[in-house]
Amino acid sequence: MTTEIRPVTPAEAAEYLRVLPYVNGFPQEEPEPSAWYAGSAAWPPQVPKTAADVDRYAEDLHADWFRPQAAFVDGKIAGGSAIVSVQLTVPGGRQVALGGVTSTAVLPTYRRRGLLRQIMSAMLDDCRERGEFLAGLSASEGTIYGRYGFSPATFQHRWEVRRTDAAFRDDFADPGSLDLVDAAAAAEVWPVLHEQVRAVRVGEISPLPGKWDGLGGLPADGSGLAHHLLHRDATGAVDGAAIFRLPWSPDPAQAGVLQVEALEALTVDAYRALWGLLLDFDLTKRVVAARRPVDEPLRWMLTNPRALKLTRTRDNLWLRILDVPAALEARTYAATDALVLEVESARWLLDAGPDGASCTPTDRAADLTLGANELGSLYLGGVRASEFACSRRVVEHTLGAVSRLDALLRPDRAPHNAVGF
Ligand SMILES: CC(=O)SCCNC(=O)CCNC(=O)[C@H](O)C(C)(C)COP(=O)(O)OP(=O)(O)OC[C@H]1O[C@@H](n2cnc3c(N)ncnc32)[C@H](O)[C@@H]1OP(=O)(O)O
Repeated sequence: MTTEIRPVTPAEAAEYLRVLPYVNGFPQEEPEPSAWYAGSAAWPPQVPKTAADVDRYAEDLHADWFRPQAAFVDGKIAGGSAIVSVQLTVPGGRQVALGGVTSTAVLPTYRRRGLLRQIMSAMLDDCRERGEFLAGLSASEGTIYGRYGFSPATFQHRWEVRRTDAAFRDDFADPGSLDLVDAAAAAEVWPVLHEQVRAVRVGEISPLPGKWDGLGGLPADGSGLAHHLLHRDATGAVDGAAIFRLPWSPDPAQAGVLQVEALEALTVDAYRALWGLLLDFDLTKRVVAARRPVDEPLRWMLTNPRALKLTRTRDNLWLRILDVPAALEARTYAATDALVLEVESARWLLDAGPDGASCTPTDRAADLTLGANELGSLYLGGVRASEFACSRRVVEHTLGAVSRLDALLRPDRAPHNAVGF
């Protein structure tokens, strides 16, 4: 039996697609929001359904943002995965290249023989060769990707608020205005808004080509039409938007639910105005919002902070640091300090401050020892070094070094990505 790991050619698209239906481990705790995730127009699709899908996939195999690798066993594809080229916003605002691992599957008849290990090794080598010092993914299962150095770096909340509990603390006079628009108008707004949001939101990802195509009028998958709400400032410029649904249900427990698929705002006024309307919507009993940031400001706008009930926390973006100095020099820091970090037996002097950092090899004694996984979780500031120290995963050699690393990495806001890949 021979095994070859190599990129997939466009002529092999149809065969490559045979493995994708087996990406069936993804937890679907959240219904896929039809509009935000662009419904059946979303690309690449989890499972291509039609001959046209196969043709389009074949076309994308020519595109340099889509880099599939497959394991060919005796000449036939037995498993595959792909890297998509996206950008990630890191602390300080730089948007850096991220190799996004997606659509990973090995045919059930070929599992646990090391095919994913070989595919992953080829994909991460490819990232390094292209100068991508970060790789990322969303994990179907928490047990798979730690062994390759990935670790959760951003998290998401699902929450709900009962309408009767949703009183705001302030009397808000909106200096702008709200507008319900059709999907075509929303499809013009979202790409621009998302670019503005991701310029300042650490952890946000650039959209894949075609990301917004599905906003153009697709009804939701049986769970209610997507409604598009915009907020404009006093000059008429759009500074916020939301997508929500009002699914009908024969089950009284599920009736009267307003589902928020997406909500982004550039200003506090826009944020307050959008939630103000959604939380007091006639004929609804409660609002459910998924894929929300873990530091949602809405809680602190309500008279009763308990009214916003968390119903789920999940990890979202997992990061793998492929080049420690390049990654640490790409971001800025919340304090000025110098620490020697030992990461996987290499020692680095991180001399960091609000304007950036240098990270150079050193023979000095380490202040802290940690692994690539821990660094992946710490990198955007979504997990603190002290949490890892308490779990014996970051070892402190110099008293106070854990607190000093936490001070350096402290984020202004929790890292968050509403857009995935
Ligand atoms: C980013 C994404 O695309 S997430 C989607 C991931 N895909 C899926 O969940 C689809 C269903 N699962 C599959 O297709 C396969 O099981 C895969 C792709 C997850 C793994 O492929 P395989 O070729 O079987 O993995 P491989 O044999 O290389 O395993 C490497 C190691 O990971 C372990 N491993 C692989 N899958 C799992 C799992 N689901 N749970 C726990 N451990 C696992 C193996 O035991 C092995 O461990 P070892 O190095 O200690 O021996």
